[in-house]
Amino acid sequence: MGLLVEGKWQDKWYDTKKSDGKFEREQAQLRHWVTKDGEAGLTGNSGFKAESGRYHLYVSLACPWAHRTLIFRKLKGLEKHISVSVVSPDMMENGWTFDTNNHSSGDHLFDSQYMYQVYLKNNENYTGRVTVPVLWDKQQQCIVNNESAEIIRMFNSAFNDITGNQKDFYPAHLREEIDELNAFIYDHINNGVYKTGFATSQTAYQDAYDKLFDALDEINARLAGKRYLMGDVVTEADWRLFTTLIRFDAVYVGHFKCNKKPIEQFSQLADYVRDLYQIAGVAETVDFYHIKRHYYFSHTMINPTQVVPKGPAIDYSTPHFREEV
Ligand SMILES: N[C@@H](CCC(=O)N[C@@H](CS)C(=O)NCC(=O)O)C(=O)O
Repeated sequence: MGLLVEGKWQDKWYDTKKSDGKFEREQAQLRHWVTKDGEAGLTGNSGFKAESGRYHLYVSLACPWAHRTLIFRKLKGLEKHISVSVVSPDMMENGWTFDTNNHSSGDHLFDSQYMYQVYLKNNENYTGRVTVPVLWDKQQQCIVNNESAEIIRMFNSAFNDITGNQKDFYPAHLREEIDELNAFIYDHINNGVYKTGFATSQTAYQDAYDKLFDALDEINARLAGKRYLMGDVVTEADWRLFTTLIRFDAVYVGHFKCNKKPIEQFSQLADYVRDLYQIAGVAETVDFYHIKRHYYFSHTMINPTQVVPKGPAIDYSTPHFREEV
């Protein structure tokens, strides 16, 4: 685990000393947008037109942020159009690797050994963390974007003319409400589990833990009256929440000490996570081997024995009864 500093790899864990034991996530830096016509998006340069076969996605199957992009690739019919490489679940001294003997697909574009080498192909002097997901442009030979929240927005609409898939997970009339809910869920739940698990002081841990469980209670109450977060239709907000919920009982309860109670004990969330899991195509994007192995094996400062727990034995394909909500 580490980062690039002016193009050189350094093996370093997150620095929480300067923030009283609090984990603070670095902003993603590479922020161009693929658009229908190649016009510039909200940030970055123009020149990234939606085209079949032009873009490549680098993901970890363990990572909740990368998982969002895989769900959108699947549900928006993009599998034929956007290729994928999967890193190994073990993220050790060299960061993410493409070790094909250890559950990686290999780097299908460059046959690189390490993910940081892909960042260096984009910029040989790069400084920053080497994260997934990454969307790569095979034509201009550069990284388009390394922020999952933006990659899913591109997948939601930029390729519609190519795929003919008009599903809209970010409908115009709900955008304001979705953005507001995303910010709350990101801060307290998606990133909240990391703030809880990576805290290195008791106060920072407890503060993140309380905010996390207050937020889960609030979302659980909201779902008592609505099938999905925005009502009858599944939106981006649901997928962003889902990738954290599906990892929660397997990893965050134990490894990140988010142990007030598991998702299985929330009156609405237990069924809600099944409802989303059972949408066609979604289960195929969930890989509990990668998920458990990554966290328990890679974070040796939290789990020095690297023993990966066997359980929990949860079946997400059991009936959910959410139709009646
Ligand atoms: N803002 C990014 C965050 C991505 C992220 O932090 N990914 C993690 C994996 S779960 C990672 O690659 N971490 C490596 C590191 O921080 O060094 C996004 O949502 O795309």
